Amino acid sequence: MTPLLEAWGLGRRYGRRWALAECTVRIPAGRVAGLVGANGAGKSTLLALAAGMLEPSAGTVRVLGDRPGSRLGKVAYVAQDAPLYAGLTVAEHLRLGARLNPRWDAASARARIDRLGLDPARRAGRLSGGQRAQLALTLGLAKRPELLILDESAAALDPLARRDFRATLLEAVAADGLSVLLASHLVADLERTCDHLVVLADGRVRVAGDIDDLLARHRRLTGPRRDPGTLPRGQHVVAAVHAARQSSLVVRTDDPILDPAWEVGDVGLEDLVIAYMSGEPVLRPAAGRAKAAWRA
Ligand SMILES: Nc1ncnc2c1ncn2[C@@H]1O[C@H](COP(=O)(O)OP(=O)(O)OP(=O)(O)O)[C@@H](O)[C@H]1O
Repeated sequence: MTPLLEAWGLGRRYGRRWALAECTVRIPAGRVAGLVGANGAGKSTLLALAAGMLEPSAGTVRVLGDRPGSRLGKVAYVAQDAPLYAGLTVAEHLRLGARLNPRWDAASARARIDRLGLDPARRAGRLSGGQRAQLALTLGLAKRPELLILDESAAALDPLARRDFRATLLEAVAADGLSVLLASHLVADLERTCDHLVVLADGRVRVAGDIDDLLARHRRLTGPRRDPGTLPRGQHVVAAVHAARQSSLVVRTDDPILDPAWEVGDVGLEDLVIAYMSGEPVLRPAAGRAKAAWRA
């Protein structure tokens, strides 16, 4: 099956600074893929490249097997700032959507606007930030795309609205086989919504894969203080925190942990994300005793 997104050595530069570099990633179709990373990690840049809103400075990207931007009816992109026409009303946005999109689902768009209690006669410029996000998301879903690209679109929604939106999204995934690529800082939301994860740090992909598979391949090891360099081959240290007598490591491995000195625990999604986001070696002096964390 054609992947939702495939990139080879993809990069985007602003002046001399790379916002995204050497990005090689393959996300299978039918996934709800979450893109996570610190502010400035390159998430919006990758999404804008996938949507055809930016040209790469290096490498190649294919979306649903084609050049970004060449399958306009099949891909819907909701940018971070809920792109709407401030002077047009809610109803006018729906009419415009119907005129521009051959697969437009007018009935579900109207039903969603009713359910949200948005006044059809209200101009977009007079809606609250969350209401604007709701309208932009409704327009994106009503296009009935094959791929929906969302750039932190749910961030402005209140918790109830986020739950409602998640349910709508997952219904569309189940009913229409919609693929989704979304950026979010809300790990709890990602956990409930996504089945695939891409972690970016400093413009580079740190890890990518199906979430179940990633969680199955990572372990937290806690035990007497130890140099991560002494671990067996096949146990790749992602993050390490050392206290005076104790080490706590997140390791990636396909092998069982046989060393009885370690207490072995599962790694949750938040731990995994933080471990990969923590990036290059950091030395963190802590009160009273020396602590260090670094990535192998
Ligand atoms: N138009 C631009 N001109 C110059 N630099 C830019 C531009 N857009 C983004 N950048 C830089 O590229 C890097 C990646 O930005 P990007 O917006 O992709 O990050 P992000 O992960 O989406 O961040 P956030 O979580 O804050 O939205 C940042 O260092 C940012 O300052």
